[in-house]
Amino acid sequence: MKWTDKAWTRIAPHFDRIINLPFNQELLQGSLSKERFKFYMAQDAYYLGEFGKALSTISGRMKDLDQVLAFSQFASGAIVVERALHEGYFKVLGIPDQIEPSPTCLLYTNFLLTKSAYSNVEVAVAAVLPCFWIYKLVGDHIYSLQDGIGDNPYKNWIDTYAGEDFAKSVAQAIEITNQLAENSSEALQEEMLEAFEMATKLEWMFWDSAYRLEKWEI
Ligand SMILES: Cc1ncc(CO)c(N)n1
Ligand SMILES: Cc1ncsc1CCO
Repeated sequence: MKWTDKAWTRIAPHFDRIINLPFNQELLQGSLSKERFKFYMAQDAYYLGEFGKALSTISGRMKDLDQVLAFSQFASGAIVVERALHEGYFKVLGIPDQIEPSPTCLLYTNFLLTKSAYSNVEVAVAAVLPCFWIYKLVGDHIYSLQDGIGDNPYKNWIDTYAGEDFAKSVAQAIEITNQLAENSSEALQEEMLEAFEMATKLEWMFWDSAYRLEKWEI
């Protein structure tokens, strides 16, 4: 059994909860409030910058040069998406340039940065995989349930993650993770599964915190 099959089995219940989150249900219907979408966009721009740095760190730790290249392309892809949010949604929604990360956003990005720098690189790759895979499936799910996608105000966002380019990156990230897992001990594979599950929970928390417009209580 491939590592990613085991990984999926482990997070399947979390994935159902992600799909059913009010944030994603309302995004799908186009009824999500502008205030919540704006909060999410600002936090996601911060997230993408830190995620890009984590991907760069992983790139430099890879042994195989094809994998160095793949992760460096993922890193630049994440920063390009961040820049596009800045040029597009930030202007339209009136988001300030400097973003203070919410508690959950800081928790998630610090988790990714810490794993990318201090864990075995196999574990680091497993920790960033949900960012690819979950977004792809959430994007596809939302896309597949839309008929009149033309009038959904969140169409651009949906298109980014349901598109061809993103699909290629996701397939590549899944393949690299399986290659690394095949050459890893059982114990290391288990550690990869734990990192993958934790990142999946943090994805759930990220959407949930945006819906709640999460604030610092102090
Ligand atoms: C929180 C989060 N996870 C994953 C992605 C996709 O990279 C994103 N844009 N935001
Ligand atoms: C995972 C991910 N999310 C936004 S860009 C990116 C890398 C794709 O190249």
